[in-house]
Amino acid sequence: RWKGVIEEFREFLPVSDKTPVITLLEGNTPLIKANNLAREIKPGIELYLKFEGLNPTGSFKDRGMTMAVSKAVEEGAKAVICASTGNTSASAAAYAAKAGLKAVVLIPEGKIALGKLSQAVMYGAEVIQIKGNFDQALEIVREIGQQYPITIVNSINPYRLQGQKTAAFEICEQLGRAPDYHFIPVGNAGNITAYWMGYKEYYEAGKVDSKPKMCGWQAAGAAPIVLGHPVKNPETIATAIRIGNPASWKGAVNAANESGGFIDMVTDEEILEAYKLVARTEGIFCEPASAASIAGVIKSVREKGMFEKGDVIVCTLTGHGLKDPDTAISMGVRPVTLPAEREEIVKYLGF
Ligand SMILES: Cc1ncc(COP(=O)(O)O)c(/C=C/C(=O)C(=O)O)c1O
Repeated sequence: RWKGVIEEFREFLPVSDKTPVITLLEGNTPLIKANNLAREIKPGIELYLKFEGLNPTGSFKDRGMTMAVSKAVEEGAKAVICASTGNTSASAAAYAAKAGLKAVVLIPEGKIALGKLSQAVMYGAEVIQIKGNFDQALEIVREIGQQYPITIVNSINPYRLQGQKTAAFEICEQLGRAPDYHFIPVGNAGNITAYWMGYKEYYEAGKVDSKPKMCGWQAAGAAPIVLGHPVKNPETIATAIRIGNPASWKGAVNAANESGGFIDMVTDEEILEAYKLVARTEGIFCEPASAASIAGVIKSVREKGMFEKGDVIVCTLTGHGLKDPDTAISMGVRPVTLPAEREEIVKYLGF
C-alpha cells in the first residue's frame, strides 16, 4: 500500500523519526507509454509521459509540499506563505489544511487558472490577489518570510526540491533504467533542478547506470533563461509558467549543462498544438504549461532532427487539464446545441 513520498523514499530525504509526516498520499503517478503520440511525432522513439496531474491536488507540487510542510511542522511553524501562479498555492493550502497550519497565498490578479483558485479557496487559504505578476509576488514573500515568523514554501525552500526529486526515482523504478532524455516545462525552474538532483542521486546510489539529458522548455513570451536576461512582463497562455525571473535559474542551467541537455522555448501556438494532440491521441488531459514538454519533443524533431530509433524519452506532464477549464473550452471545438429531438441529432450526425 502506497504511503506517500516521504515513507517511500525516506533514505534519500532529510527526515528523521522526529519529522511528522504530513501526506495526502502524493506520488506513485503513472508513467504512461505514449505509442500513438510517438507515432505522430517520430515513429521509432520510445515516448513516456509522467502524468503528475494525478497527484492529490492535481500537480507535481504535492511532492515538494509534503516535505516543506512536514519540516515546517517539525520546526514549530504555525503558518506558511507562498507566491504562486496557482499550483503551488493549491498544494500549499491543501497540505497546510492537513497539518492544521494557516496558509497565506499571493497570486497575480486575474492570471490564475480557475481550477487552481477554486482549490486555494476551498482548502481555506488566505488568498491575496496582488496587482502584479508572480515575480513581484515572490519578492514580497521573500521579504515577509525574513521579517515574520511564517515559513516560505516556494521552491526557494530547499525541502521543496528534496520532495520533487522523488519523481526521478519513480521514473527509474518504473522504466527499470534512466531515460535517454527528460523533457520538462520550466517556470521558476525548481522542478528541472530537482529532477536532475534525483537522477544524479539514483546514479550515485547505483540504482541506475546512466543519466538523461535534461531538456527544459519555456514559453516564448516568458523565456528569461533562453534569452539570457529576466523578462519584465512575461506573457503566455500557459499561465503556470508565466515567470520572468526564475528563482532556480542557476539550478536549471546547471542541470542542462551537466547533463548535456539544453533549455529552449516553444510558442503558445506550439504549446496549444501539443496540448490538443496528447489529449486526442492518448486520452491524457494536461494543463497548457505541461504540454510545453511535448511541444519541445515536436520542435526537437522538426527543427533539430533529434532522436534515433529506440531513444527513450520521458516528458513530465506537470498538471491536470481540469486546472484550467477556460483555456480548454476556448481551445476546443465549440459544443453544438440542438433541440432535444432524436431526428435532429441523427440528422446533425449525418447517420
Ligand atoms: C503546471 C505547471 N507546470 C510547470 C511549472 C513550472 O515548474 P517550475 O519550473 O518548477 O516552476 C509549474 C509551476 C508553477 C508555479 O511556479 C506555481 O504554482 O507558483 C506548473 O504549475
